[in-house]
Amino acid sequence: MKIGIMGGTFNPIHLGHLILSEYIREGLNLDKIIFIPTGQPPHKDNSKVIDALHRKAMTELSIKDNPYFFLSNIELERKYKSYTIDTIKELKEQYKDDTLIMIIGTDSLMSIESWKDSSELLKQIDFIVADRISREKEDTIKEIKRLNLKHSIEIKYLDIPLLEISSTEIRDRVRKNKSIKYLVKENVYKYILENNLYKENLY
Ligand SMILES: Nc1ncnc2c1ncn2[C@@H]1O[C@H](COP(=O)(O)OP(=O)(O)OP(=O)(O)O)[C@@H](O)[C@H]1O
Ligand SMILES: O=C(O)c1ccc[n+]([C@@H]2O[C@H](COP(=O)([O-])O)[C@@H](O)[C@H]2O)c1
Repeated sequence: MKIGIMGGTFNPIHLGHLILSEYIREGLNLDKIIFIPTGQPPHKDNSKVIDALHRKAMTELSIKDNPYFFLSNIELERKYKSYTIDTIKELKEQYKDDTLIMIIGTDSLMSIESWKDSSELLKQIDFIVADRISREKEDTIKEIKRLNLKHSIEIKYLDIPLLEISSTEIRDRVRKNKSIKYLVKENVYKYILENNLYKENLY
């Protein structure tokens, strides 16, 4: 099987994540995609990220109507920071006979060399990159070429329709009492309102 791995803080998960994942699933003919909410995001101030239980619940609500989408608790259950290299090593043990492909946006690509054991990680698993409007396409292609050459790897790139939604924008809009309808799935929209998420300036 070909399995996509979609990791993220998902604070909250939004349509950008879902559309990106669905295009990549189709474009690469993946058998499934495993969504992995980070427990303790390595590069974000953990005290500023909403409780993992809420992020997990919103991820579940977002993917439940897609038979190709699954959720893994692998990082949520870990007591230390969610380093991707640890996750990939565990998953490769679990899915010995399958091909794993890590899905990332361009912002993640640009910082990937600062990730834990990045040289090893880049060799351990294939990567597919999706663009974000905030980045110039040429910069993305240039960075992919540089990383490919430096690490003797082949990072894939998929040109997908750009949907510049970010979790940051969603949290800002909630705090300003602006609408987030259509930026997240309807059930997540309700979940955020019902649980009064992101009202405080903490997240
Ligand atoms: N609209 C989008 N288009 C393409 N990739 C995206 C988009 N939003 C997020 N991603 C990618 O999804 C992964 C997880 O993203 P994350 O959960 O940090 O969301 P985010 O919207 O970037 O959050 P924040 O605004 O809080 O930083 C990252 O690799 C990121 O690059
Ligand atoms: O392993 C690392 O050092 C590392 C550093 C930063 C981010 N990541 C992973 O990259 C994915 C997207 O991260 P983020 O912070 O944009 O939500 C998510 O799966 C993180 O665990 C991983």
